[in-house]
Amino acid sequence: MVPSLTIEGLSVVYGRRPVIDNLTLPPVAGGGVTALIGPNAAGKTTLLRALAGLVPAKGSVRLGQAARVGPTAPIVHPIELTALPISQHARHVTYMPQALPQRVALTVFEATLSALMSARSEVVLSQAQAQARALEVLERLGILDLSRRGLDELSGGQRQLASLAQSLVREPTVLLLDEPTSALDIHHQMRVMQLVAELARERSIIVVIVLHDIAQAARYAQRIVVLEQGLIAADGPPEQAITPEMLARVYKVEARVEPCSQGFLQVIVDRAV
Ligand SMILES: Nc1ncnc2c1ncn2[C@@H]1O[C@H](COP(=O)(O)OP(=O)(O)OP(=O)(O)O)[C@@H](O)[C@H]1O
Repeated sequence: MVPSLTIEGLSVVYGRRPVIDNLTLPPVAGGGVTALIGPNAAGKTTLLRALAGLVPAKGSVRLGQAARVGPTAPIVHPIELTALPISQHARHVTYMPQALPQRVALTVFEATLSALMSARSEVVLSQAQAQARALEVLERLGILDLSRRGLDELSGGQRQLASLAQSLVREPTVLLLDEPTSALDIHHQMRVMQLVAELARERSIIVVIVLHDIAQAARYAQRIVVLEQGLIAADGPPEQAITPEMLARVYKVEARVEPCSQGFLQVIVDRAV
């Protein structure tokens, strides 16, 4: 069985303006990465925040178990996430916001450990097990050398990595990441994306990640959802969703989509139209 997230008729309104408009998405299965892409102000962050229970939304977000991956697989034991109070919601869903975390007086290790302890309130982990788990995440992210540094003395990229460690260590059923590589150099972008994909696979986590880098999305995600003005403009595997037609229609650019020598899709933008 794999966890499965289904969204039906989801709407978010700010004032009188609908930002997410009656959005329905076939089940998102655990074990893979789904990239949410789209132009500025399309509603990507709002959708993640609605899935995290952080903005009022109408409609249904159900988390269940599926016997197999696929849009027609029956979902069993569904929980209606929109009906849960935020404290219970947070047991299933972890959201990493776009903004870098506040500069607080904790070390990177203490902040990671405290994120783990707050997530695992129902699971009994010994102090030694929790510490080992926190160190493992820091090591896999390549920031073990920062573990004793204060969060208030880190660079922007280092703070983003520390924030990622706090999200990843919780091993939620659903992990929502909002532009988690925006402050990172190319090495750390690749490292983070590889680790997120590995953890999704190893622990059957449902990962939904907002990215602006379309080539990065195509490389690491099995499924691409393109959002445009609160509606789904495309949804499918990278080679189906990322096409010159979609890029012209949604992003207003003239672009070519070509596989590189290693087979990953590349987007070559010729001009804005
Ligand atoms: N708290 C808010 N109150 C009112 N309007 C909001 C609020 N947050 C976002 N919006 C509006 O909702 C729309 C979608 O914003 P959102 O941040 O979800 O877009 P996005 O796709 O994540 O954009 P970007 O790629 O620029 O980060 C925008 O028009 C934005 O101005």
